[in-house]
Amino acid sequence: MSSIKLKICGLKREKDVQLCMKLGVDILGFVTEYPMPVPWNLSRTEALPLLNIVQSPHGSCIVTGGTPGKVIELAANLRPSMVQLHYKETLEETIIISDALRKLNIDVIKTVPPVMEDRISQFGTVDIETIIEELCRSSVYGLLADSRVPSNASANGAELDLKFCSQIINLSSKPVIIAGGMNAGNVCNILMQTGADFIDVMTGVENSPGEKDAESLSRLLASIQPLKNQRPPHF
Ligand SMILES: O=C(O)c1ccccc1N[C@@H]1O[C@H](COP(=O)(O)O)[C@@H](O)[C@H]1O
Repeated sequence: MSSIKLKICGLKREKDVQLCMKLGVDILGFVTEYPMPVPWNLSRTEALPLLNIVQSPHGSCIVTGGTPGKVIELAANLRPSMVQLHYKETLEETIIISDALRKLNIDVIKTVPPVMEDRISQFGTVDIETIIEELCRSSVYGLLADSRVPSNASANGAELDLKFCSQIINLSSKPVIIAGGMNAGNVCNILMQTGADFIDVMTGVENSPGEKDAESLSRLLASIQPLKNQRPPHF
């Protein structure tokens, strides 16, 4: 493992979980009981055996959303290393969830909404600086800058907003993960332009939803390898 961290999301098959671990992916992501129909969604019964395969030094993450009660109960049952809140959770709800999950040693990642209306409804402001300040004061582990949002959750080709990512990276004292439309062909450029050191890729390494492609994944890892060696360890 090294200074640039890689999360691969939307895993649904045991063979892809094994492949990710073999190739050295840091965090393995499972969309679980997401509150909207998305092609990567797993029930908790489907997610549990896959989560159980993930072994240290690799971490696991469930991508979910909903009320604090629902998210805390789900995480307490599945015991991933991380929970990625990616629906409509407000700041208050995020704090309740991350405070509770901290006691279970589960880190929370909160998505910073790229859409203004979502920022207002979740944080009561459109101001990114205020949002980052609040999240950095809270017990969340890290922030996610993602172009995939609930309203385009099932779509392909959500393009990353480089300015938005860089802004969050520059303002945050906590780890920032960037996601959206990355693949072996564009990842190096994106890493260099944003200064990111934690990336999250889903559709860019798959043949169809939930079916990862070994060749694309290997090419992605090979593309980031030169940068992994250049960057100083960050966290
Ligand atoms: O995976 C989902 O179903 C999902 C639903 C709603 C919001 C985000 C979702 N996934 C996240 O999307 C990015 C990766 O996107 P890309 O396919 O690489 O462009 C990642 O953060 C997933 O966790």
